[in-house]
Amino acid sequence: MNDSKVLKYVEDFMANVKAKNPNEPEFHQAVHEVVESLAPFILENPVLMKNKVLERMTEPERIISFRVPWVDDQGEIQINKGYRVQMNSAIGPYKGGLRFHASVNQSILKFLAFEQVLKNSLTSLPMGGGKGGSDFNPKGKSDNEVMRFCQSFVTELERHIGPNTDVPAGDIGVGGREIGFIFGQYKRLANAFQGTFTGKGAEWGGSPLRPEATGYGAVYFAQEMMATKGESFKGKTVAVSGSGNVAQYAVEKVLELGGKPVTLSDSSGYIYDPKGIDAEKLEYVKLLKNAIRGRIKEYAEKYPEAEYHEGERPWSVKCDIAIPSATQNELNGDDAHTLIENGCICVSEGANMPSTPEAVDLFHEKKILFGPGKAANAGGVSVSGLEMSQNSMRISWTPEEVDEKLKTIMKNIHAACVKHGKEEGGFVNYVKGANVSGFIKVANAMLAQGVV
Ligand SMILES: NC(=O)C1=CN([C@@H]2O[C@H](COP(=O)(O)OP(=O)(O)OC[C@H]3O[C@@H](n4cnc5c(N)ncnc54)[C@H](O)[C@@H]3O)[C@@H](O)[C@H]2O)C=CC1
Ligand SMILES: O=C(O)CCC(=O)C(=O)O
Repeated sequence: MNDSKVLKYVEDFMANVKAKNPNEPEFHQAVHEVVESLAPFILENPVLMKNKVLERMTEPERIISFRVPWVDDQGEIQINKGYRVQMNSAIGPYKGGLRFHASVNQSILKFLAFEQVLKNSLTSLPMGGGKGGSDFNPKGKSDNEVMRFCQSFVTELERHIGPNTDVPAGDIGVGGREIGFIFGQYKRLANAFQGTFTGKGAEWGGSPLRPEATGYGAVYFAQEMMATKGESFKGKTVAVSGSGNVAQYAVEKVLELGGKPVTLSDSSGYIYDPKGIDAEKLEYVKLLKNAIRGRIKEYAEKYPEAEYHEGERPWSVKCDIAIPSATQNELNGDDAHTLIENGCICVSEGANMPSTPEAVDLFHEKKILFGPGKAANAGGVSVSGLEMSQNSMRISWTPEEVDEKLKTIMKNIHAACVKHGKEEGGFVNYVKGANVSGFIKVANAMLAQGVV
């Protein structure tokens, strides 16, 4: 394919996306990466151009935005913004998490929803893509405040979702506690016990291993990538960022596979434990973050062998494998350079779009193993898909059954990335592989369903 033709296609496409969606840098970033990967494929398939498949895919089917009023513990009225971006339903009901974080805005939710469409397609399960959330900041709020906020949020959202319409789940700031409050209020409003949310508790319709699935999946994906080079986790030093749901279970699986996790972080800084974060220390992190809701620096107060670095990210620590699991754009070009200089051979994204475009370019240039979020972190939504199946069939699989299915899905996603991302000389561009493979299924469904 002629390079200048490809460049022109990408430039024109992005100019249009930017004009239609001004001031949405995260959305532009996510779309740009996909358009770059897909341009040669689309140019070779005029039917996709004629039917404006990618143009339609980058326009959400619907965005719901609403007021979320609630009363704090002092009796003050608080008002937040709530959103649900229903991006694409060509292959199934909208599916994707809810994010509660002060930084949430339409651009961030559109980037997440767009990524989710391709990710969900990669899982091979019948799920469309969506994402939602609020600029509500759960930090420092009491359980009662979080409950009142969740009840107000879902009171508005209820009319737009359903088990065959849109099935939300957790993301940053939305874990088991929040899904419990949301589901409880939803059940009252809908007057039905149904699988409209995933990430539910084990005793009330949740799937075994849903909490573990994203972190475990990111490690399984890294394991698959490393196996292509005859490598494994055994004896490898691993840098993990974040300390929430994804990070905790990534560390757990790394330990199980014989690796040595040495870092964790939150928005205030990171800890480096040169002796390694072992199973007992990980239990403390779970208590600290999921129950006490404290800061990661308390790890270094409890374990004096660890260092705490205020206001920094963990990428200057020497490691073999990196699993960024906090948030978008947390690993930039300089960080990528440092990681590679320090001998890092594999990056598996637990978070969504944690690496900036400069970082991704460098990983590709230096030909290290790089698994983009939409492939590497797809384990979470995959087990959500399995939760939907169990709810529909009114059955429960065992943790072993779910883990087997999760492993198979991650293996298949890896194989699909290799199939569509292998370049001359054998290097696998997993970004291209994930984008092309995820796109084909959604595009075919859209072509079959006409101009909708
Ligand atoms: N929970 C899930 O099943 C899935 C989550 N993801 C992605 O994984 C990432 C982490 O999500 P969760 O672990 O679920 O959330 P969480 O709320 O459990 O944890 C988020 C972690 O990221 C840290 N963090 C948030 N903002 C930060 C910032 N600006 N700088 C540094 N650290 C920051 C928090 O301190 C916390 O440790 C997000 O990108 C999310 O979209 C992706 C797939 C599924
Ligand atoms: O399990 C889900 O539906 C949400 C997962 C999610 O938000 C993600 O994959 O980023």
